[in-house]
Amino acid sequence: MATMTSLIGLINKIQRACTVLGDHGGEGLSLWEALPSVAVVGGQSSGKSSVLESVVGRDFLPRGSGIVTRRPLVLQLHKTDDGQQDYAEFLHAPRKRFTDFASVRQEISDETDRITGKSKQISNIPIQLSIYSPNVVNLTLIDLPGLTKVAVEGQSETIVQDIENMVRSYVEKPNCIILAISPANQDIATSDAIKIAKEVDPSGERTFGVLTKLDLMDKGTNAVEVLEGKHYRLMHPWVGIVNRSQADINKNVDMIIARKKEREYFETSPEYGHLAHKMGAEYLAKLLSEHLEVVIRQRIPSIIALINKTIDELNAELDRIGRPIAVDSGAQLYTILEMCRAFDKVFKEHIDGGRPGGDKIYGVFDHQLPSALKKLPFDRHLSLKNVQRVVTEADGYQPHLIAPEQGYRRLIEGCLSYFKGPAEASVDAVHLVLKELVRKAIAATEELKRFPTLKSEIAQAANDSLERFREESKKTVTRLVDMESSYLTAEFFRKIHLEQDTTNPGRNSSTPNPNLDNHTDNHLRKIGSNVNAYVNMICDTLKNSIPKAVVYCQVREAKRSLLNRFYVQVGKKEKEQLGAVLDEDPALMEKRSQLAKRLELYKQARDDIDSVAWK
Ligand SMILES: Nc1nc2c(ncn2[C@@H]2O[C@H](COP(=O)(O)OP(=O)(O)OP(=O)(O)O)[C@@H](O)[C@H]2O)c(=O)[nH]1
Repeated sequence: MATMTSLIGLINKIQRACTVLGDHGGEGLSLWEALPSVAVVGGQSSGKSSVLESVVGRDFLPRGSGIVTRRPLVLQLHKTDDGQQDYAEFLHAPRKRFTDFASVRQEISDETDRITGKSKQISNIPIQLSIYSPNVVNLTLIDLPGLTKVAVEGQSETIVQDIENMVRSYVEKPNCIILAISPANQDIATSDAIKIAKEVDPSGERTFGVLTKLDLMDKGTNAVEVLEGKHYRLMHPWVGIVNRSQADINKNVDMIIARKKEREYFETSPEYGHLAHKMGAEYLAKLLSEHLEVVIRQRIPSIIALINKTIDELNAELDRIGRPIAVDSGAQLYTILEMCRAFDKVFKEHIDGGRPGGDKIYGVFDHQLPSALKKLPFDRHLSLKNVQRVVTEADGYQPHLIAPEQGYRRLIEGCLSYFKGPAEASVDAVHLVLKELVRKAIAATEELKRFPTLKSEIAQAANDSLERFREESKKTVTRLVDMESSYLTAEFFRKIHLEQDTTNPGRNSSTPNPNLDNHTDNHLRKIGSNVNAYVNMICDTLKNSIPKAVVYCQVREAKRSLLNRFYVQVGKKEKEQLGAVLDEDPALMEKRSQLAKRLELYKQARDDIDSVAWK
């Protein structure tokens, strides 16, 4: 018996957890729907409230005309030791003990209005009430709005259908035990309760038939045949009940006295005497309690399976959105650095391969730079006319004697200055590639998704670094070009000179004829082609050294020290500033705390089941 007592207590606990979680069934995997429950259904004025009050032994339900019950009332009865005072508690007002049951009635009615408004609409959000008393058995009942045929004044036309839908949503669940209340002074064939029960439980295996108002039957008629299951057959026995009449209620007849009167009614009744031990509200309560125990015991394995499955899902979801971060500054700093590392890893994968994009840098060196170099306008610069102009200008009043030394220098310098364009363009092109890789890496770092502020700060820091690397790289490639102008390779020209002498053995180099030769086209062409050859040699050198400078200054640095300055800045931050950097998306935080709360309650439910079920 001890375990049986705690089994219903267990389900009560899980039911409360469900209400806290906002789980009233309906959507997805619902624990609420997996829990066995007893739903009380009946037409208006069938005696539903009276039966519930009689089972509890207390007046506590709102009365009145029209549709009084407009939200499901989950009534959890807890048996306490004899001599203890009765009291009630609502889940929506925890820690408030109601010992006056008139105020319980008021609270139910106020709480109903709180959700449905005074509009008299109905709502499927349950009110959860626990009653502790020595006069109850452990049992949970759900009181539902009475089935009705007509809407009363002030209520919308759809309410009749709405109520039926709500009642059906409860009783159609296979775990629902249906307590179908029908008045005896009405033809059982027209009972609203039996009608809906028949529809959802045709075999009658989870329906308990209750017949009220036996005392109000016409003289000379009785309900023995119904009670014996001859009119409508159910797997469980019918229970007859005699509640307080309206006159009794008006006279405030005590519930305990009413129970006694009910017992006497059956014991002394000529018709029902033989059924007396199986009649009355107290018997009904015991019967339901025992049956509920059996059903709960059967359901426990599937409830545990559902809880475990849900716990796994919640854990997976929490992992996906990230666990909460600690609040001390050490842990915050650690989290920030972890995020930076995660980003850096993705970024490096983009550069080194594994992730796309790094190959574009090679594209700059292999394609863009050579084709830009090829397009440089050396032809124009070394045209006959220009060579003549530069050389003449360099000579001044004194034409050169053997070779135009100054003219050569100026022509070469003029050509070399063209290299700055492609060199800087390579720097900019690689910069753009790196910037794009930062953008991609930021987006691809899962861990950063939850921290929008940190995300943008890392992106900013990375881009600032790239900007600095770009400046450094530009200075370096400009230097490479300037270095070429600052010192020419003398050997190259010596070689040319020698080659020319050997190819023209007829001409004696020791006896040049400058006056004749100096300004001939041939002479100028020669100068132009010599300069061109020299510049081509430099071009080959730069084609190789510019990529080296760019990789050294930009790519290598990006891999080595992209976030170095950021680390220093973060290291200097105070706790509040760190917190601000880790400020999460509020929607995400809310979601996490919801998930964590759910997880906690589900784990608690599992612990509770473990401690009860396998005793
Ligand atoms: N004499 C007698 N009157 C009863 C019995 N059961 C209910 N009544 C009376 O019938 C009326 C309706 O009973 P309730 O218990 O309020 O019925 P209900 O189904 O809860 O009604 P609604 O909440 O309005 O749908 C009340 O005046 C009760 O006193 C009974 O067994 N015998």
